[in-house]
Amino acid sequence: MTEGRRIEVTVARRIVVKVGSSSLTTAAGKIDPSTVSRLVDVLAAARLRGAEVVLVSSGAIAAGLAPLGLAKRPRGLAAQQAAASVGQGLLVHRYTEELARHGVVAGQVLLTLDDVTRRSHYRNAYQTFAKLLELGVLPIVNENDTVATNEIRFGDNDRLASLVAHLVHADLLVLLSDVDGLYDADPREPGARRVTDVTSPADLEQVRIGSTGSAGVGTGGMQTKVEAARIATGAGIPVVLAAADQAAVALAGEPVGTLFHATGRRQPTRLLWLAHATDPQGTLLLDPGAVRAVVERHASLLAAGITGVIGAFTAGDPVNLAGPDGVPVARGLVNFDADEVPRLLGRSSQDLKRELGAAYEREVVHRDDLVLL
Ligand SMILES: Nc1ncnc2c1ncn2[C@@H]1O[C@H](COP(=O)(O)OP(=O)(O)O)[C@@H](O)[C@H]1O
Ligand SMILES: N[C@@H](CCC(=O)OP(=O)(O)O)C(=O)O
Repeated sequence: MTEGRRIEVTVARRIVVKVGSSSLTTAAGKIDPSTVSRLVDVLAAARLRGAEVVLVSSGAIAAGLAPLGLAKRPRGLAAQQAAASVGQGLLVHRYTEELARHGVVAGQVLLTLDDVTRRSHYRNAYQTFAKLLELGVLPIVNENDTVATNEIRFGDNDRLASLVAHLVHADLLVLLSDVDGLYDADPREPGARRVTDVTSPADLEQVRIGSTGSAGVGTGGMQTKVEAARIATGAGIPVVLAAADQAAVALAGEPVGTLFHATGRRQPTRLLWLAHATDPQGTLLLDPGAVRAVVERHASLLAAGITGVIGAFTAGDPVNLAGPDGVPVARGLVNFDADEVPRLLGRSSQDLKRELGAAYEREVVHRDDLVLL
């Protein structure tokens, strides 16, 4: 009976499902209650089979448009934040009511970039999810749009979903969209064919990605789904991309949509984010010995190996580490402000301690906060 089904899906015990704004919205630009209802039925069925489910739902901005009398997604950040503020409550209310029909309690989790990059926040977020799942709650996640600024926005919920999948140690990520999988060209082009399986980055070389198809409500488009799939599969989590109206069959393991097979192994979530999604605030130039230490021995970066500094970062910011040719080899969270670095250049930790005090003995980038590019 399970013949032909995807084993990655049927064995998954912890599943993150992401649904995009375009799938939740009617042609008139309102959240479609019947879509929410059908989706919740599918999630409840997965739970009945014994899976734990986390939902990442877009749609806060879309849900806020009609109450504010807006016809389409506003351009400005403040207006988007206002729409999200109005819409997020309505959206979660819809889910809460629908889940209650199945006797399931909903919990809202709003995340910002800091929640997965700063060590203390990350642990905090992990513990919250673990407790919610232990209590049998179905967490509904979105970006905290109302306080997010351009710098700290995840930018798209596809990537947020891939990081959440990693954070909660999910076995599977399901991306639900308005298109029934990845196509080898924009699906609106005649002759475009669905890609059923992606087993390595090479399978994506022939794929052409067009603009977003949804009428101004979604942000990500197919590009961010492919990127999210790359992040998740690279960290050992398979990804199914399918249409929202195929959610039931996709979650039953039927071979619909596109399956991105896992390619890599788990890494700490913060580092995953650091490599794939942060904007570096500056660059530290390394001498050849420091490049070898960081790249080959995965050592911390000490001041002695730094020859130059570019940018205006503050301690805790992400920065690139580049070789003498200026090509970035790694990215890390820096322990000093940019204006402190010049006087540290080329100096040994012992010298720095003697001349400037014990606080300056620390690594410029600690190996635990460093990821190779
Ligand atoms: N190669 C491709 N394969 C599939 N979809 C594509 C491709 N190129 C562009 N698209 C478009 O991307 C859209 C999905 O993005 P979007 O509407 O932003 O989704 P969501 O709101 O679910 O995040 C599809 O409707 C489709 O028209
Ligand atoms: N956080 C935003 C959604 C951003 C987003 O990524 O949207 P989408 O491309 O539809 O998944 C919202 O809830 O409106």
